[in-house]
Amino acid sequence: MIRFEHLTKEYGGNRVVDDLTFSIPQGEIFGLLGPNGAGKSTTILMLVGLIEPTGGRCFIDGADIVTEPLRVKHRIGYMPEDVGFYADLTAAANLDFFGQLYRMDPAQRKRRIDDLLVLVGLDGVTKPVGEFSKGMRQRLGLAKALLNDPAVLILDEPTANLDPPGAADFRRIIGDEAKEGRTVLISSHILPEVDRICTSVGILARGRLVAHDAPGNLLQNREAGAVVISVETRDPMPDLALAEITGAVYDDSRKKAVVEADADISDEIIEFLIARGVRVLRIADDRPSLESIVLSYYREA
Ligand SMILES: Nc1ncnc2c1ncn2[C@@H]1O[C@H](COP(=O)(O)OP(=O)(O)OP(=O)(O)O)[C@@H](O)[C@H]1O
Repeated sequence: MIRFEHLTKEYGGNRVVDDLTFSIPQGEIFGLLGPNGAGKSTTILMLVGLIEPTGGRCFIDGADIVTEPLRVKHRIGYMPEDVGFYADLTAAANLDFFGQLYRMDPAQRKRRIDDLLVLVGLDGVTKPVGEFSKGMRQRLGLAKALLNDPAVLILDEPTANLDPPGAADFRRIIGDEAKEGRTVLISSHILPEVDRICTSVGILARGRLVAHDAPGNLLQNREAGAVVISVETRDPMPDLALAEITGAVYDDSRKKAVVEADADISDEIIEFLIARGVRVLRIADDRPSLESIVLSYYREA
C-alpha cells in the first residue's frame, strides 16, 4: 500500500505538490490523472526517490521514502515513460544486469527473467534492445519493473506505445499482478484506458488532490453538464479555437482530442478542421464518460 501524509514539494516557494494526504490500499489499481503541470511527475519522482519532498511523508509498503530509501527501492517497481536499456544487449542480458543490481542470486535471477520474458511476450527474442520497437521496449520496461517482485508498481503511461492487442495484454498482466496483491499506481493521459483498468482514480490539479474515488462513483457524484465530443483525425490537428469549447485534451500525436463544449458543435469542429486541411476520421458525442468528469475538474483548475 502507499500512504501519503501531507506530502509536499515546493520549488522556490511555489507548491507544485500540495499537502497530499490519502492512501492507496494493497491490490488497488490507482490512476493518477491531471492536466499538464498538475504535479504527477513530481509526485512519482518523490515516490521512487529521485527527488526529495520539502514537507510531509510517504510510505511505500510501510517504508518511509525519505528515511528508508533502500527499503523503498526493494519494495517498488518503476516503469518510466522511456526506460533506459543497453542497446547492444538482449532483453535477457539487460534484465540480468538490473537483477545483479538488486543482488538477486544467479539461479533465482535466471528463473525470474525467464518467467518475466514469457509474461511480457518477449521470450525467444534474441535481437539486441537497440533493434526493438517502442512497444517491445515498453514490454521490457514492464518486465524490469516486476523484476524485484515489488509490492508497489509505478507505471508512467504504460500503454502509450502499444497497439490495441498489446494494450489489452498489458491490462491483463497489470490486473493479474494487482490480484496477486501488488498495489499499482498508473499515471496516464489516456482516460478510456484508465477507466477500463483502474479501481480508483485521483485527480491532481495545481498539486492538490481534487477528487479521489472509484471511476463509477466519480461519474455518479458529479454532473458533467456539458457535451463531450471526441475527435479523431488523420493528420495532427491545430488547437480547436472555437468559442463554444470550454476544455480540450489532445493526445501526444494530436490526432485525437476530447473536447468539452456548451452544446453539440460537432459540425462546427468538422468545418474548422476541413478548412485547415485536416481530415476527420471520427467524431462522436461521448457523454457521459470518465473523460467528461475529468475535464470538468481540469476546467475548474
Ligand atoms: N525542477 C523544477 N524546478 C522548478 N519547477 C519545476 C521543476 N520540476 C517541475 N516543476 C514545476 O512543477 C509543476 C508540476 O510539474 P510536473 O512535471 O510534476 O507536472 P505533470 O502533472 O507531470 O505534467 P505533465 O502532464 O505535463 O507531465 C509544473 O509547474 C512544473 O513547471
